[in-house]
Amino acid sequence: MADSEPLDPFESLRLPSSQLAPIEPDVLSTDLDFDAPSAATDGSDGQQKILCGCAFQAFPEHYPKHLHRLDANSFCPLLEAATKADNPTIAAVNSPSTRLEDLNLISIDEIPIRCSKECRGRECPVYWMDAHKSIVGTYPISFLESTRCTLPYQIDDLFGGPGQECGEGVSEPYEIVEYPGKGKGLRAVRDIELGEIIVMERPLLIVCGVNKFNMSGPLGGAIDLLKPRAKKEYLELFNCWKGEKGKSEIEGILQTNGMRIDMESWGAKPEDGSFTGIFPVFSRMNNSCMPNCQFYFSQRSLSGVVRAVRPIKKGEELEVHYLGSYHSAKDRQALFQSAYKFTCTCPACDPPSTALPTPLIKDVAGPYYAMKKEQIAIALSTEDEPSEAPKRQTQSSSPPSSQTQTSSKSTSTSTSQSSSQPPPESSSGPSKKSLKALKSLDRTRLSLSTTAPPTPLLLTRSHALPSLLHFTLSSLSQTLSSGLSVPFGPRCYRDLAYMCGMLGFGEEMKRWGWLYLWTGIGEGNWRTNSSRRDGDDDNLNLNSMGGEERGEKKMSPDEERERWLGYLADPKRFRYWARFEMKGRKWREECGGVEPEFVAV
Ligand SMILES: C[S@@+](CC[C@H](N)C(=O)[O-])C[C@H]1O[C@@H](n2cnc3c(N)ncnc32)[C@H](O)[C@@H]1O
Repeated sequence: MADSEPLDPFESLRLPSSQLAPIEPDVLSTDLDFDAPSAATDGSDGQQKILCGCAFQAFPEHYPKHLHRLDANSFCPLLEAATKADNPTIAAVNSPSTRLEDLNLISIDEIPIRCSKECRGRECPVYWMDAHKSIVGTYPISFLESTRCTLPYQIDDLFGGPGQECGEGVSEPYEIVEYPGKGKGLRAVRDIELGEIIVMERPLLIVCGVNKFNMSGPLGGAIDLLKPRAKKEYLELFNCWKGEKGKSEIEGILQTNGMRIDMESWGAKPEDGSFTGIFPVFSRMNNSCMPNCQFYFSQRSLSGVVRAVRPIKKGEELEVHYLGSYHSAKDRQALFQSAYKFTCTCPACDPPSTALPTPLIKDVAGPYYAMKKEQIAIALSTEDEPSEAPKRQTQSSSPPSSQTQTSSKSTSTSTSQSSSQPPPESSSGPSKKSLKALKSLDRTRLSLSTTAPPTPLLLTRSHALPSLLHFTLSSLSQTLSSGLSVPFGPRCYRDLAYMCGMLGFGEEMKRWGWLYLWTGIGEGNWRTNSSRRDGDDDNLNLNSMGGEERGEKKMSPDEERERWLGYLADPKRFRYWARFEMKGRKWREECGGVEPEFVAV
């Protein structure tokens, strides 16, 4: 009704139609005819919101048309931001509702990027705009278009591995080639150092709620509106679901190549569900359960990053591990088949084994991961002594969190903590103390080192299950990269929690032969599945840790959770771990006298 129409607070920002630049036909879909708007009820006042459910790419000269087409009010903030910018290369937007107040924008952020490769030293503002918070029952999609170059971050950000020079003539250390039986993949074109960044790229598209893949409508709208190059790249990606009934090509591509990413530092809330990014180069990487690379998403630079987790020789295939947590070989094959339609033939899987580590794994992983002290990755402080013992939370409803130590020594002293320790102030992120400790870390000590510190922060047996090592490094890098500037992400917690959970079981530890020590940063930041946004309990799924194969009674998710929390709250178990952590002799005893190789992080 006319009198309830909201006033347009951005009237003055609108460009008169005479100033509108013509729309480039190949930049935008010809008629901006998004797939039929989906309708959703917001549930509060019974009023139906019309959600376009699609993304659009906004160039300043096109805004008015989009605004007009979608809802002028909704996009004026973007317009305002973009028109102020000198060169607004991008706008990412999704699912506008019809009213500004309903839209409930959660963020408009700008990342200045300086680079001499594509934008020749100018700063290209990147705007990220997200409207998912208020959207119920639909699938917001965001995408961003900017210079692809993330080189400045490679040098400056993250955890200081060897970076590339920013400038002309920087060549990628890989090429994309065809691998028989696997399709395309990445091959190293030169030797690559441990820790080196191999790929760092922004996603073509970020999709929220991708666990529900039935989204061809909004997805189609978004893809139509990608820049031609990005659209081509998307459509050329592999679709292992081709021909699958009820699954469109674009959905199949999303499902084949989507990588779950954390977006909370961009304002995402647990209730927003999961986010998935599609990365043009990373999408070409094949799986190995003994990967030589790891992927993680750097929220700070909004980029997917692939790093070498061991030195890689020219000509080797560059591979990552697709699965997000530990699974036995049998489970892995089942998951690869169901999610990606392939059978893994990596050295950890072929010949297939039902449990890990098999002698095969041990033999093969050993050489790969026998990272000698001199070769080892990242040296953090060895000098920091704990100022006080870490506190542990004993509430059964949530794990210990938010306390930081500064050396492994502090872990051992932590056992003296009373079990009636009050819970830390917040479970949603690192405590102030943690952050302070993090920030006080000397950045230079985060750089690669050729000398292992005497007190390692991470230990692993030489034949540690590669995928676990992979996740350990992944968590570490995520934590380091995000922890210095933005809150820790749930996936980081999850992986930490998962690994620490493993430590609760001595048998498991002996069996798997690895020990995870997370001092200085991660201690106390354990989470349970309460941090998961999609209700998927895989971080607590002890069944999938081989329990079933060993004939143990299958636990219900609740039982698993209880067991898990029991571990976290049980000082004896904690002590057991702490002893392990501190005493190499004990460690060797428990590991059957095998001298471990240490990864010191
Ligand atoms: C994200 S894509 C990887 C790139 C893909 N090979 C391509 O051609 O673009 C995932 C698909 O690659 C194939 N793939 C990945 N790892 C594989 C492996 N270890 N063995 C066989 N096929 C694999 C599967 O078909 C899977 O569905």
